[in-house]
Amino acid sequence: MPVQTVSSFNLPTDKVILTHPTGASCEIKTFGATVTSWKVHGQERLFLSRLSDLEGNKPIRGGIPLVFPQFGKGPLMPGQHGFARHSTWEYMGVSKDDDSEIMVSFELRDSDATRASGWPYHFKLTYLVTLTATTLGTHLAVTNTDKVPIRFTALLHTYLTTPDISQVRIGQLGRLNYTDKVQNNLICFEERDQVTIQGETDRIYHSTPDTVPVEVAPGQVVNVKTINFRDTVVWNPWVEKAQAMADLDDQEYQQMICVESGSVHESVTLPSSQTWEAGQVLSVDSE
Ligand SMILES: O=P(O)(O)OC[C@H]1O[C@@H](O)[C@H](O)[C@@H](O)[C@@H]1O
Repeated sequence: MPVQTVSSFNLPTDKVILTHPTGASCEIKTFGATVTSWKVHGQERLFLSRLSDLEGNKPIRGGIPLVFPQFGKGPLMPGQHGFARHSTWEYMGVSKDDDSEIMVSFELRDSDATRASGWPYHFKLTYLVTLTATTLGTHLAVTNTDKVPIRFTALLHTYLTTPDISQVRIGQLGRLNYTDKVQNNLICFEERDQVTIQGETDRIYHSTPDTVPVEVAPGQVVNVKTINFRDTVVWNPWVEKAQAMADLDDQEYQQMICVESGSVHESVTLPSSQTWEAGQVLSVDSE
């Protein structure tokens, strides 16, 4: 039984659990279609704060929240990171299930609540989550069901877990421009071949390569391969921001690094009746 659905008191499907014949697994909450766990070789690869609200009252602090239709604050709608991460998605069932991979899909359509959010358009989002022995794929399709073009930014806010933030090394971002949100959106140039984290970090690297390797501990790499997303956000709140966040324990910034595939530096404009697709595949080495 590789796909298990779990209900809660108010949701027929609260959570979907995929288990691969090799033992790899992942869990997805219908709240935000948020992947909250990905285990390979018996090891958890995603960070989930122990203080995260998992009852659907606020976005989940960890895993892979899905940001749509606005990354950050404005200008496309009010609030931070859009409504997709705190909307309850419909579980559409198993799309594929064989010895090599299991795929499930989720859907979110516009509703009174999304149209009242300040982004008034008609749309359909389809999110595919695919598990193999050593990979986790998350693929988003945005369909414009409105009569007018829609404009959005979108991002997979992936929290990877690390035993120690000082050991994290992120490759393939050298010699790229980035927007530094810590320096009032100053455009900077990355000189380093390997990005390490020594303080609050909140950067949008522009036009990043297809695969960004993240060494989360010596010799332990998670590759973030993107499909059609243009940018990569690197975020760690560090000491003071972590202390100010109610759903992150004061010391937990040391156990997480966000490497987020998205199209955020420039928005996407999608004509009526068209579909835009993008995704990522996280992978670890086979043992
Ligand atoms: O606290 P939130 O809304 O989940 O956002 C967390 C962070 O998400 C990152 O993607 C942003 O670049 C940061 O600016 C932001 O602080």
